[in-house]
Amino acid sequence: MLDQKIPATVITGFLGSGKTTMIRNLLENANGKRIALIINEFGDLGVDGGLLKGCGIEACRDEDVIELNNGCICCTVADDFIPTMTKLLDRPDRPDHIVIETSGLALPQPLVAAFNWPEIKTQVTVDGVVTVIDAAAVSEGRFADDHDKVDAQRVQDESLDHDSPLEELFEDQIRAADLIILNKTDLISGAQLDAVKNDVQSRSIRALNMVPASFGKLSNQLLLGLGVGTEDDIANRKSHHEMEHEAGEEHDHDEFESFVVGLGPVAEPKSFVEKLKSVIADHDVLRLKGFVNVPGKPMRLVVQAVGSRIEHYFDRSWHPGEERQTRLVVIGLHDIDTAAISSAMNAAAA
Ligand SMILES: Nc1nc2c(ncn2[C@@H]2O[C@H](COP(=O)(O)OP(=O)(O)OP(=O)(O)O)[C@@H](O)[C@H]2O)c(=O)[nH]1
Repeated sequence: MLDQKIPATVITGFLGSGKTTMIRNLLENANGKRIALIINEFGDLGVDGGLLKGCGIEACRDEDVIELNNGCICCTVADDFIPTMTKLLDRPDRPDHIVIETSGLALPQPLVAAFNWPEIKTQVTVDGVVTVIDAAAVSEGRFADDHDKVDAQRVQDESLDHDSPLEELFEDQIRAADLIILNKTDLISGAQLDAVKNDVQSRSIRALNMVPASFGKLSNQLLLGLGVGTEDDIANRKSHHEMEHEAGEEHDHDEFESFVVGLGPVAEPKSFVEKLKSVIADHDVLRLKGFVNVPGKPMRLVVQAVGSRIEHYFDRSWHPGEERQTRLVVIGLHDIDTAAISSAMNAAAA
């Protein structure tokens, strides 16, 4: 007879909403529970894995952090996710819980559907889909269509899709959720939070289960104890794409572009970060993150930007033999000017 099914929590949420930060907190409070982590990022640079691996948290052994960087997990389910899961399940020391961080651009629905594949279904169940929302970004209207503009365009073009890719993805991630974390409440007022709650609820016909949080600080009992079995309820979580194409055509991420910029050493990190702010604003960069080599400093500098908000801090020493590189991943909409951004970033680093 098979052991009890291993619960798996799917953590989704738009770029920079705070998924990795929440997972770090969750691992710090694991209390002896063995948690395996599957991390998927959009873009070729494994920043989230790089931040969690070797983070010194006891519950986070390097072999339990698995990175899937061959594209967005929702598009590579069969080739990447299923083999990774079966390998994990074949290990003699199986984890107590599996946490899957999807890329900020993933549609969670195809991933949840993968839990109905026979080789997975008998061994694992989806404890729940947790969607992290950047409540400050929602409050600033960053996921709302500019309806006046869209209406004006619609007059010209009847076939225009009313939703922007950002808004559509945002809604798909909401519709897939068993629990919604309204994160970054430190940046907004109580009244703004109420408005965000109403906005989010208005995007789903199901009553949503929402909790506010700051830096994803919530109890593991809540996050890992939902007990939903979401794989049996996928019919109620359909994405825009599924509803539009019931036939189940492949979807893609053509609306978004990601590229890595390699730079030389950065002698003046403060001024570099200030200049990056202008690059982000001038070119509508959605997300920028990576590691920076500051000459003379034994530690590597992390740079994290979500829209116009940018953070930098030294996270750990460069390992002996590790190449001290400055590499940043940049993500924006498909028409983002990659050449202009690369050259502006080079100028900022000089
Ligand atoms: N002020 C504030 N900042 C936060 C909070 N949670 C996360 N951040 C910051 O937001 C940035 C993005 O956080 P991450 O945890 O990397 O977000 P993510 O969802 O994993 O990002 P992607 O994997 O790129 O989609 C970092 O600079 C975090 O320090 C929060 O509650 N409040």
